[in-house]
Amino acid sequence: MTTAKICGLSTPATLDAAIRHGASHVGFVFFPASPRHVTFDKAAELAARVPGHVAKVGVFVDPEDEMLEQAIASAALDVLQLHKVTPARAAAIRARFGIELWVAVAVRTRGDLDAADAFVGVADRILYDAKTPDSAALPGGMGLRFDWDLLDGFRHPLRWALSGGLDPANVAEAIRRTGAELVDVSSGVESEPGTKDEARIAAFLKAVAAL
Ligand SMILES: O=C(O)c1ccccc1NCC(=O)[C@H](O)[C@H](O)COP(=O)(O)O
Repeated sequence: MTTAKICGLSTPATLDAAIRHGASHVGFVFFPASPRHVTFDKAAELAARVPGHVAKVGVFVDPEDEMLEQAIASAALDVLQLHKVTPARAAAIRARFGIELWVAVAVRTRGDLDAADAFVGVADRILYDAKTPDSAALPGGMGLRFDWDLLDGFRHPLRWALSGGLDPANVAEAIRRTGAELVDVSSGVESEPGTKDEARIAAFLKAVAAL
C-alpha cells in the first residue's frame, strides 16, 4: 500500500484536510525563501493538531543545528527531511538528534540517482525529487517532475519516496510506473504557490488510496 506526505502545510484548515483524507505524513517547511515557510510558533500551533498516527516532517535546506533544535522543540518533529546536505553533515545531524532522517536527492539524469549510495547508514529514506533550475533559491516545491523511467531497474540502496511534480491526475500513474511506497506532493495540491487547496488535497489522497 502506498502512503502519502502532503508537504508545505501552513494553515489549520488544510492541515486538517490532509489528516482527514488519510495522509501518512505532513510536512512543514523551515526555509525562509519558500512561499510555504512556517515560523516556529506557527509550526507549534499546527503540530498540536496532528494525531499520533500521522508523522510530522520538518523540511530543511542545509540547516544549522540551532534551526533544527528550535524546529524539533516547537513542532515535536518525527522526521527531518534534508535538502542540499552532504553525507558528512547528514551523519552529524543523525548523531546529534537521533531522529528519523530523510535526504532529498535531486534528479534530472540517471547518474543523479547514484548520490543516494553515499547516504547508506546515515539516512532512513531517500526522497527522489526533481532537480530545480536554481537549487540555491528553491531546491524543492516547484511542481517539476523528473523522468520516472530513470527509476526503471534501479537498485535502491535505501527505502525511498517519489516526489516532484505529482498531482491528483498523475499520481496513480506515477505509483504504477515506479512502485513507490510513499509519494510526496506540494505544488500539485495548491491553487497558487504556497496556498494549499483542500479539494486538491482530498483528490490526491483519494487517488493514492484507490490503488
Ligand atoms: O516546498 C518548498 O517550498 C521547499 C522549499 C525548500 C526545500 C524543499 C521544499 N519542498 C520539499 C518537498 O518535500 C516538496 O514536496 C517536493 O519538493 C515536491 O514539490 P512539488 O514538486 O511542488 O510537489
